[in-house]
Amino acid sequence: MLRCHELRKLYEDHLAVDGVSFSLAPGNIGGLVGPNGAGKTTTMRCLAGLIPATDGSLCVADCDLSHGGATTLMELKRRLAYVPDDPPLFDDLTVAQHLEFIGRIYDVPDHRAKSAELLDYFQLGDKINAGATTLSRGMRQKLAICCAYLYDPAVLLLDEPMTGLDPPGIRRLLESIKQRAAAGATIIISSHLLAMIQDVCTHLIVMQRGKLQYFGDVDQLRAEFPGAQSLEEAYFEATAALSV
Ligand SMILES: Nc1ncnc2c1ncn2[C@@H]1O[C@H](COP(=O)(O)OP(=O)(O)OP(=O)(O)O)[C@@H](O)[C@H]1O
Repeated sequence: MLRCHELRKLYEDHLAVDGVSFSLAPGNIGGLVGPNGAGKTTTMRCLAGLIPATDGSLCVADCDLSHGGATTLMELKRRLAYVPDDPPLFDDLTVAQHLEFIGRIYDVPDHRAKSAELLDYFQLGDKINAGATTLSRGMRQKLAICCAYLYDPAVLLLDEPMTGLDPPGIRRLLESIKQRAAAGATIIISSHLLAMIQDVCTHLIVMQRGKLQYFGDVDQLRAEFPGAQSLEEAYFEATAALSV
């Protein structure tokens, strides 16, 4: 379960997120969309416990971030994976060493076999001994996703996860997201590629200038905008109708 209630985030005097509330249950996949600078990454970083909220309450994977201290954040780290849009990898480690490291720190049973499966699924098997700095942009993204999947987090926050992926990579990623949600994970995908995520999202979270413009499940959105032929069209209608 993920609950974001009246989240506000101020960067000095700039209000990046202004009273955003939504909640997602296990199995839900929320598409977090909105124009550049809408506050999507800031929201994700607050949910991941990477930056403190200025106000509001956040409960992520049963961790209450409003009241918890370092122990809560440690627990959250075990249960959540946040994959930023430019994944930070360790320059000195190979692909295999990244997965070995994650497998060990998260104490993943049988992590080598699981890593091999993930690398095979994302067609990275032939890069197992390649150093991180020698990977292409899309390969770096795939490795970051493999690292996130390795410990089966209850909550996955994926910021622009399709960046750099080739079409088969995108298809596999979306398929894997659906499978993880079906197994009980709660997932947020932040993306500008609405047409690509529309078939996997169960909910849509639309932000604009720091505010929540729309939150609801995809069926509700389609019902509210019956003329829209796609989720993308419904999004444009929703933001046009709701923007000031
Ligand atoms: N560390 C920071 N310090 C000051 N302002 C920031 C910081 N990070 C983000 N902002 C500002 O907060 C606002 C929201 O930024 P954020 O990165 O959350 O938007 P976004 O919706 O993810 O945008 P994009 O789609 O371009 O990635 C923007 O106006 C941005 O300039």
